[in-house]
Amino acid sequence: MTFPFDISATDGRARTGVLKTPRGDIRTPAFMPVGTAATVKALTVDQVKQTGADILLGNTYHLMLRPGPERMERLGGLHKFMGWDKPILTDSGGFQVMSLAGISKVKEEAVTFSSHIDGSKHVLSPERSIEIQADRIGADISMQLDECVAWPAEEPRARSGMELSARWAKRSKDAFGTRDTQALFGIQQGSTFENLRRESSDRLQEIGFDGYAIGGLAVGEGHQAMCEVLDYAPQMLPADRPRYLMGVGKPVDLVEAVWRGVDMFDCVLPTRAGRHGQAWTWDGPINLKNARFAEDQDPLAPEVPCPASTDYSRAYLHHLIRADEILGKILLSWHNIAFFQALTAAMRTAIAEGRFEAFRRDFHARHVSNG
Ligand SMILES: C=CCOC(=O)Nc1nc2cc3[nH]c(NC)nc3cc2c(=O)[nH]1
Repeated sequence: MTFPFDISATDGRARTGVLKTPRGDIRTPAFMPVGTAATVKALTVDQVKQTGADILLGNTYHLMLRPGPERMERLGGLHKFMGWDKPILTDSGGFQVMSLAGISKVKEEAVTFSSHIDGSKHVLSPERSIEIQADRIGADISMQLDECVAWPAEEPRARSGMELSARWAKRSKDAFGTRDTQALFGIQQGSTFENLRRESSDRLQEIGFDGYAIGGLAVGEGHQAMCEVLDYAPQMLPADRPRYLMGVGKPVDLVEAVWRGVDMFDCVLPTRAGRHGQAWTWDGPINLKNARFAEDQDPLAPEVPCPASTDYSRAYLHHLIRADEILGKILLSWHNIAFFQALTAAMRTAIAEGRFEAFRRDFHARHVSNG
C-alpha cells in the first residue's frame, strides 16, 4: 500500500514530513535503529521507545536463520515476538548474504548461501524474500531483493548489478502484489555512475513502489564520494515518496544527505560503536575509554532527553567501559540512539522553520571541526 507521505515543509532540497502507516506515524527525516536479531542490541524496546524512535529495522538474513521464518510466523510475527508495536522495516537480506554468509552464489533465479551460524544451506529469491518479510516476519515496509555491488566497481560490473536488481525489483513487486496495510520499497543501484543511477531510477518508477531506497553506498567509497552521488541520486527518485539511504551513517552523513533530499536512514553505528565506548555529542564524537574522562563529572549531553545522556557522569561511563561492564554498553547505546533521534528532530525543526542552511553550517562548526 502506498502509505500517505505528507511533506509539511521543504528548505532547498531538504524535506520534513510524516509517513503515515497503520502501526504509527514516522516523522521524517527519520533515523531507524537497527534491531538485527529481533533486538536493538543492549536495549529494551521501552528504552528504544523513550529515545523517540518511530520505526525499527529488522534484518531478514539474521531472522531467517534464527528463529526461522516459519517459527517467527507461528510466534505471531516480529512485532509480537519482540514487543515492538510501532512500524518495522525489514531489509531483503541480500546485502547481508554477501557480507556475512558462507559460500554464496548469485544467480538470476536466486541467491544460495550457507548459514554463518551452522553452515545450513539457504535460498533467497525475490519471491522468498518478500514472503519472509511481509508474511512471516510481518514487516510494515519490505525491501526488494537487490544486488549491492562492491566498491569500487567498473561500469560493466555496476551495470550488471543494477540490471539484475531492476529485474528482481519487478519480481519482488509481482510477489508482493497489492496489500492494504504493508508497503514495498524499491532500491536504486548503479554504484557511482550517474547514467546507471538514472536508468535504475527510471526502471523502478515504471514498476512503481511505495518508497525508494538508495543502495550501493556506504560501502567504502567514503563521505566525499557518497556526497557526490547524493548530489544527483535522490532527485532522480519521485519527490512525493520517501527516499531512504541504506546503511547511513555518522551524524555528518545524515546532515549532508538530508541537505540533498534524503528522508530515512538506518545504521548500526550508534549501538555498535557505543558498545566500544564511542559516544556522539553535539560537540563531536568522543571515546569514553580515553583517560581524559577519568574524572570528568559532566554528563554526556545534558540537552539530550535521555537518562543515559543526563544522569551519569563521563567518569562513571569511562569506568564502566574500561571495566567492560555490561551497563557501559547499555548506557552508551541508549545515549547514541537518543542522540541520533535528537539530531533528526533538530533537522525536522530547522527545515520547518526554513533555517536548515544555518543548522548545517552550525553543525559543521560545532560537531565536525571537533570530530
Ligand atoms: C537495509 C535495508 C535494505 O537493504 C537491502 O535489502 N539491500 C541493501 N542493503 C544495503 C545495506 C547497506 N549498508 C551499507 N553500509 C553500512 N550500505 C548498504 C547498501 C545496501 C544495499 O545496496 N542494498
